[in-house]
Amino acid sequence: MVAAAGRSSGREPVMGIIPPKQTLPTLDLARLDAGPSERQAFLEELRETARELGFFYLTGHGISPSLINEVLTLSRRFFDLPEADKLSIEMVNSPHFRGYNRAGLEHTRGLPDWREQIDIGAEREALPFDRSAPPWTRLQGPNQWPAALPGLKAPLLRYQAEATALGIRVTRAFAASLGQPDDVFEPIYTPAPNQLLKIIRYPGRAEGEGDQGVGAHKDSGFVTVLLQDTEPGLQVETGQGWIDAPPVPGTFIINVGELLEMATGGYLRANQHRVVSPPAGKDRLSVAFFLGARMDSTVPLLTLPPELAARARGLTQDPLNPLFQEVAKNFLKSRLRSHPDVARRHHWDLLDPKDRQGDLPKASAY
Ligand SMILES: O=C(O)CCC(=O)C(=O)O
Ligand SMILES: [Fe+2]
Repeated sequence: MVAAAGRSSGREPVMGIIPPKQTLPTLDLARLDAGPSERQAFLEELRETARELGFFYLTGHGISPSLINEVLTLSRRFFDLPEADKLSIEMVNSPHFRGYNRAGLEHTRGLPDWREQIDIGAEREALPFDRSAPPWTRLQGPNQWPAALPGLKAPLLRYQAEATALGIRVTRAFAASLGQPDDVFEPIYTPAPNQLLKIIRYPGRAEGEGDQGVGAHKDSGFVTVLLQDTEPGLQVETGQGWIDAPPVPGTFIINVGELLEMATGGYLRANQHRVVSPPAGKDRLSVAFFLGARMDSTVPLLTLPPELAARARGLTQDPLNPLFQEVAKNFLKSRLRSHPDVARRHHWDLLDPKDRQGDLPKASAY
């Protein structure tokens, strides 16, 4: 099922069948406000693209090019800092799973992901630490910011706020496209959704190393808003194999997360994607924003209009990665699995007794 990096599945094209799409479609969000018939046409396109591929380029999103450039420039400056400055905000210091991780710490499908990254969540005060309170309360708290780059915080938080507003607009459009009130998900993202901004750098491939930037996975929340620098590497799975989704200036890539797939009984697709490491001598930057629901919420299961319900695929449960309707359970499961060092230092009481000592279990990114 999984083809070699950068190539299609190798299946021969069959006469009379639509040729495989070589790239993702582009949708223009400005059509949402361009009058009722344009809006309706946009919503149908959005729904069907998300059902088929779960991934698309978005234009007309309203986030200014100057903010986007500033975020990319600052991200680059962060990764260029001396290692000691980056390690001063290492994630293992943070019970809230915030901060920097070196390349090779996380694994997907048993292989190391070759990327370094900072995780930035909502900037809030920590709740009182209480091991008998619901475990999600430990996830709330401040981010870690590098003293060596004081100008990083304000623009990244501004970008996070704008990406959040964009993600909510897209989520409302999905609701409307499925015959629901626009605000059907509002109870689970107000007053404050779960926000995770990941600033990522994929180093170039080293001699004799694999090419897994990040292995094939699905994202978990409502939607992901992905900004790419200039270097390609992202690939998306289609019925015809993997296709490249290179950066297109002025656009974001939007993809559907497992929360929306679950809420729609599998009508919308949370699709597999992966990143292939850049060639030796190059590197790739991306800024991924994951919009999730409130930690203390439960994903509603929508009743779709009959003509849509008939086309919902239903949910397939992966026994290795079970999905829960309780948001906190999903999020905490993935955080503890991705960061066993953080889990062991701060949250040993949530771990299986066998994982509390001895060699650290391999961190899996997803
Ligand atoms: O870096 C990218 O382009 C995608 C990253 C990704 O899929 C993820 O972090 O979930
Ligand atoms: Fe992803």
